[in-house]
Amino acid sequence: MSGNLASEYSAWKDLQSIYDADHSKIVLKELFAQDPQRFSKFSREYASTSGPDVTLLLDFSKNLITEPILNKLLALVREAKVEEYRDKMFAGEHINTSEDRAVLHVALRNFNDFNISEAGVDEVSGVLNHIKEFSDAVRSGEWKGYTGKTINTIVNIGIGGSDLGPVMVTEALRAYAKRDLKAHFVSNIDGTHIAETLRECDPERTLFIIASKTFTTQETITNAESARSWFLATAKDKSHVAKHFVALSTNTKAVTAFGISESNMFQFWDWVGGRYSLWSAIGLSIALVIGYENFEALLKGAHGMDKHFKETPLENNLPVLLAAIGIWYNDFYGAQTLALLPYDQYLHKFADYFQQGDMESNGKFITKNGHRVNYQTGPIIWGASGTNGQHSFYQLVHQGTKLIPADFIAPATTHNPIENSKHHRILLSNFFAQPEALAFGKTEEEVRKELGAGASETLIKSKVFEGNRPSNSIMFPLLTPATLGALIALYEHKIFVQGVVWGINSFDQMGVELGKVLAKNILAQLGKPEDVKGHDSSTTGLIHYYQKFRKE
Ligand SMILES: O=P(O)(O)OC[C@H]1O[C@H](O)[C@H](O)[C@@H](O)[C@@H]1O
Repeated sequence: MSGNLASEYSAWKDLQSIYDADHSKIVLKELFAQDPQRFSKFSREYASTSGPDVTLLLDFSKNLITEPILNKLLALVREAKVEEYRDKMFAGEHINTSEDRAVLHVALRNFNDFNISEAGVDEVSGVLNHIKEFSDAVRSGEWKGYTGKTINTIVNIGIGGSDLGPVMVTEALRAYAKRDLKAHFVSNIDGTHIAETLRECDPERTLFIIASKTFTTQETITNAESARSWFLATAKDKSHVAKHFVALSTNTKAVTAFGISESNMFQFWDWVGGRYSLWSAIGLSIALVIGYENFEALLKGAHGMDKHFKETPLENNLPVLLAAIGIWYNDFYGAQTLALLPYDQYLHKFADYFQQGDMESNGKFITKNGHRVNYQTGPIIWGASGTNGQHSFYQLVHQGTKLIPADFIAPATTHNPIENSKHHRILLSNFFAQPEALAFGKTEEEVRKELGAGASETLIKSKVFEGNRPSNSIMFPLLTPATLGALIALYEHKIFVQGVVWGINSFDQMGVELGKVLAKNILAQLGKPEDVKGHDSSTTGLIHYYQKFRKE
């Protein structure tokens, strides 16, 4: 069962032997030269079989793998019983064992296709209707503020999963946005975030969306209270709050205690993990910005990928392939990170989003059975949109001493084909060139030839690219809501597969707690130097330094 140490699987041991014996012989240049069919063997095209048309191409041919290695990686996935665990997830079994919860973000975008029985699942369509009615009313101007004016600004107040998903998606689908409805996202407890945002808001025309699964998160509640004080400073009467504040939460009691009525609350359920919640009521800001129909297309695009993940044999299953390749680098090559590199300005928050998605899910060293792992689990996720990254960190990716697997992501066409798509052609030429350069590099002989006779030996050496640096490339026709839904679900399921292989619980986040508890304790001691107790000398010294400047 999942929870076993991955290193005990026989496929794992075989992979270790293959790595030890062969990894120095795996040279992309040779693999491509030996096999003209390599691209067709190591790429897959996904086409949705339900909902809106979505197609995606995954090219994984520029990876340090051969057919026997891929087969062994898939054998590992099988041995770890990923298929069984996937089916348990879709059936609503409580696979989040530490919290005894089901993991059912797939139920949020199911539209009565799979049969899922778990308390709350039958309420999903009702909440979607609520989102539809409310977002339609705000967007059409039917919903009015307390002085009878329409809403022209929304401020989503939330953090972590109650922020990053809506931020990433509203940015990604900006081409579909209602331009006269401004959207702000406030997350940080730093008062600068809310203060700077409120400077751009008119209390008569602003809607605050308080997004918090638990409705106890210190940052969100503090920001929400400050927003309410700011609003009431103008509106005066508390009854006006109802026109300007709504809540997205699983915690009705805390929402009503805050002063938001149940009718202004959009419900979700404990089986929706924070970092998997953009499909739930947490997506209200998305529906407001791009319209409910587009929000629904996003959900349906994700559902298409869910179906693919659930029903496709492992060798053609995109999330499984991405996961298996990731494990090869993470656990055998010792790669520490995975770079997500979308060549699409609209996806500039994609890596930020999956920093939480992946690192909060798979950043665990204890298996579900309580054993300490003796191998690496989740990678460090980072990245930036192309081509900006090329002018900052790609130097290290190409010629540094670290192995950095990367996923390159790009749309074949753009929403902004200015200058006859000249920009897009240049963008894509970079998207094609970078993985090629990483994989095949430039040899000393090539440099020598290029520089001609008389070039210094040092210069020649510095211009050599070793190559053999792996990457995946993902392409799709255009970044539509449905395509984005499928792309996000692809990565969600990849994370799931890896978590099952590593035997960890991808759906709790115990590691976030310690810092929160310590901060609460310290907050109570900030007043006077003599109150600062129980810390190491560094922490005490830092707090004392602060207290010298403290004004209020
Ligand atoms: O939505 P909330 O309950 O306010 O939680 C916001 C965030 O809080 C914590 O940091 C959790 O680790 C995250 O998973 C969660 O997304």
